[in-house]
Amino acid sequence: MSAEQSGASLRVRDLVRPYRGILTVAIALGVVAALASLAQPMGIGWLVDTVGRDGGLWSPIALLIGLFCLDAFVGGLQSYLVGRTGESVVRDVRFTLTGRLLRATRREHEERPSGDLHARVVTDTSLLKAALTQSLATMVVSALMVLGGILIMVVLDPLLLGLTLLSLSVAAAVTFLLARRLRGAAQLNRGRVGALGADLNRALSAITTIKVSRAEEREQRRLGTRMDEAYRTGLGVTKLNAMLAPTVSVGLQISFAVVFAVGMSRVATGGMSIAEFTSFVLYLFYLITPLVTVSTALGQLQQGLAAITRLDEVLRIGQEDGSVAEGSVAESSGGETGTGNTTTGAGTLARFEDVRFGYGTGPEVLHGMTFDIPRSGLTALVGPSGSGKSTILTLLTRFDRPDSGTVTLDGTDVGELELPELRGRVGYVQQDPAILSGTVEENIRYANPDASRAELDEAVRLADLEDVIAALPDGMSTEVGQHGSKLSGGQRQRVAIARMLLTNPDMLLLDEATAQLDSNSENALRDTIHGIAEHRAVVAIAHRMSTVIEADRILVVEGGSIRARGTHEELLATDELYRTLVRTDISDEERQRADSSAEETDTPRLMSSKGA
Ligand SMILES: Nc1ncnc2c1ncn2[C@@H]1O[C@H](COP(=O)(O)OP(=O)(O)OP(=O)(O)O)[C@@H](O)[C@H]1O
Repeated sequence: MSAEQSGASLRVRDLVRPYRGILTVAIALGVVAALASLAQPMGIGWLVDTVGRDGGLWSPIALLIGLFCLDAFVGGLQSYLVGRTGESVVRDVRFTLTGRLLRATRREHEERPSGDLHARVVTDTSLLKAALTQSLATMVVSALMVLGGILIMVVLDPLLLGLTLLSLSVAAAVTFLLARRLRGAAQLNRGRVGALGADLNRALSAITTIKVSRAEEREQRRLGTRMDEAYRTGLGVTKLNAMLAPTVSVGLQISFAVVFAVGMSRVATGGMSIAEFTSFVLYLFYLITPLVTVSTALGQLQQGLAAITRLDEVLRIGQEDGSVAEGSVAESSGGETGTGNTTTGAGTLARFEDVRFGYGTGPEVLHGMTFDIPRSGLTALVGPSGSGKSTILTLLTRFDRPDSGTVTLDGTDVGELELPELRGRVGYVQQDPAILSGTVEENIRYANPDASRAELDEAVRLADLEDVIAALPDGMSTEVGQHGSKLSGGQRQRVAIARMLLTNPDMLLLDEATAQLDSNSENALRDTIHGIAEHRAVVAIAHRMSTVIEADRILVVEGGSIRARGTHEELLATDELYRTLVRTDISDEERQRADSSAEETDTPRLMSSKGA
């Protein structure tokens, strides 16, 4: 089972496994580069020796040039391969995390700020790349160079090496402590940067509200506070990072001083040749780069590990298919659902059977609801705000699962249907439908990109969009702007209806727009809904009387229960709440419109309803 399915942790070992081959080559090249580097002081020692003996200089010079070139070429190639692996790993991690996010339950998304998720997928993964690039191969190769250098130095002069290591050990201990603190600091900083991303997203997604509330100043200050937090914690990381390389440098400088003092005195007393001393000093010199690299890589590794902790949380996010993180919300819900197939009448498409449901650990919202939805016709859900109407749609689309009882489609528990099948059979149009930037056609085709031209035209016709599209500057190819801003509210909803119709669903769920539509748009939408309901089930949360009055059946929802059901006339005659809703839920404007047009249209006078 892959990490994606199991919700397991991101492990560096697993991440680099697909790139083992390329990494092995990179490390082998690194070893060659390290050997070429390690041979250079010997070559220089040879050169010094040859100069001392007045011998031919060409051989040591040619060897040295060869070693320099080999070192540079192989080192460059190795660095490219390692960087490439880092990029590949980051791409894989981003792809996996994006998949987890797209398949996460809607509840998980409700509970996590999208800006923070964005920061994790985009920027935390970059830290991971730096850690992998710097830490993995670079660290391995640098450590090899350090080890190789030390081995040669032990052969050259064990006493001098002992003194060198002693001077370096204090620096190494401090480096280790700094690196440990760096991880905590980096984790804190990543959290603050994520919070900044979340707040920025919050502001940008409510830009109109901010403007009409004259809150630009306030929001900027609020974001400024977040930026200060990110700045402060970032400084913490920077300080610790900045201390790593100098710590190693100081250790090296002290060891240089010690080696020079002790070495020169041994050369003076004849205990060591000048060539040996030169080689030893050069080896020490050559240790500088890898030691500094190891120390900075250690810092980057710690930051990468801090990022991995945050990426892990995304990886374990609860999934709609049930592969869930430990203790996540989705895991705790829906435990008692699914009792297999149940028998429903031939005319029944969907059925709620004694459904109880509450969001997460919150109070119960639906209290044992039972009702049927026939295969065709319009079922209108009406009821006071907060009574549970949208929650019914949430359970029909399986964004959530009942705590007990069953929701069935054609007799099968929706929890047992494959999600793509369920979402293909049940189309859902939100009250404020999401329109993606792109053209009208792209938006309509979004749920079924392979639909034929004829199917597309039919969906457009059914959604009563023909005139709207004809009036657009580029017809179907008109760009709708960010969030469909170039379309009106009613047009956006009809585009969303067409999008769902193109999937040819058995049932269309519609959270009717509450925005005021002009009477033409309202009539068009009403006709659209009724046209669609002739051949399939339509369940609409009805906000407009015109929809309610013409519904084939109306369910009156109150306090999480179905209080009454029937047609408009039946409910007017029998249900007090329905009468109240008819009286109060309709806007004054609509009532006036109904009053003034009652004699010219078939729509019943609302005042007379009031009196009923
Ligand atoms: N995602 C959620 N998490 C927690 N509680 C929720 C969530 N969505 C709705 N609720 C709660 O569930 C109850 C029913 O909400 P629901 O949205 O189903 O009502 P509604 O009848 O559709 O209301 P409205 O007509 O105002 O849209 C409310 O008390 C609401 O606060």
